[in-house]
Amino acid sequence: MMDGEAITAIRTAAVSAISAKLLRPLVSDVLCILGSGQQARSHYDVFTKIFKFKEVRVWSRRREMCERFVADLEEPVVVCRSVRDAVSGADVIVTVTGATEPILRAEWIKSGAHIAAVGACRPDWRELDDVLMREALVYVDSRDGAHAESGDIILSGV
Ligand SMILES: NC(=O)C1=CN([C@@H]2O[C@H](COP(=O)(O)OP(=O)(O)OC[C@H]3O[C@@H](n4cnc5c(N)ncnc54)[C@H](O)[C@@H]3O)[C@@H](O)[C@H]2O)C=CC1
Ligand SMILES: O=C(O)C1=NCCCC1
Repeated sequence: MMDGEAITAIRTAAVSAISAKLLRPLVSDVLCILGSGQQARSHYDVFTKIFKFKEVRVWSRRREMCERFVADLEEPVVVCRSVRDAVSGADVIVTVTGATEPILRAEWIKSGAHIAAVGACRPDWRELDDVLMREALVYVDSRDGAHAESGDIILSGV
């Protein structure tokens, strides 16, 4: 038995980055990360290594955790007061929260934005609202897996 935290952090961010490589808008200037935990950091590391963003934003429910997240980084990252502020105009959005209810609403999102929806990995957890799930073009690695595990897919009925 081994502790898989480090591997999970890296490989989850790597899969999100592959999705962004293939599906992000041609012009992707603004990256937004929702959440400030372990996955937020691994996604920040991988995304800023692979892509060039003009602006990186982060939002987390507890502002002090956001400040701590940003303090560890060498490049400037904007700490946002609300999810709405954070995602407004963003081209690439990473959701890596432990939310169980939707925090991200379709009406706030720029048309064509790419969302790597990572956090809601249990059948009764949500990050994205129903409208967003219905309006989005949804890509998954496994249909069976998504329909068994992804609360955003199962509960939105897409
Ligand atoms: N799809 C996948 O393959 C994987 C999914 N995950 C999931 O991604 C999420 C993040 O994982 P880690 O960064 O390791 O966790 P973490 O515990 O290090 O960070 C969790 C973050 O979510 C925030 N958060 C917690 N509850 C929230 C709520 N109700 N509303 C908004 N924000 C909330 C926390 O403030 C923190 O910023 C977890 O839900 C985890 O289960 C983790 C690994 C792989
Ligand atoms: O696939 C994984 O690995 C994980 N998925 C959801 C929860 C944490 C680990």
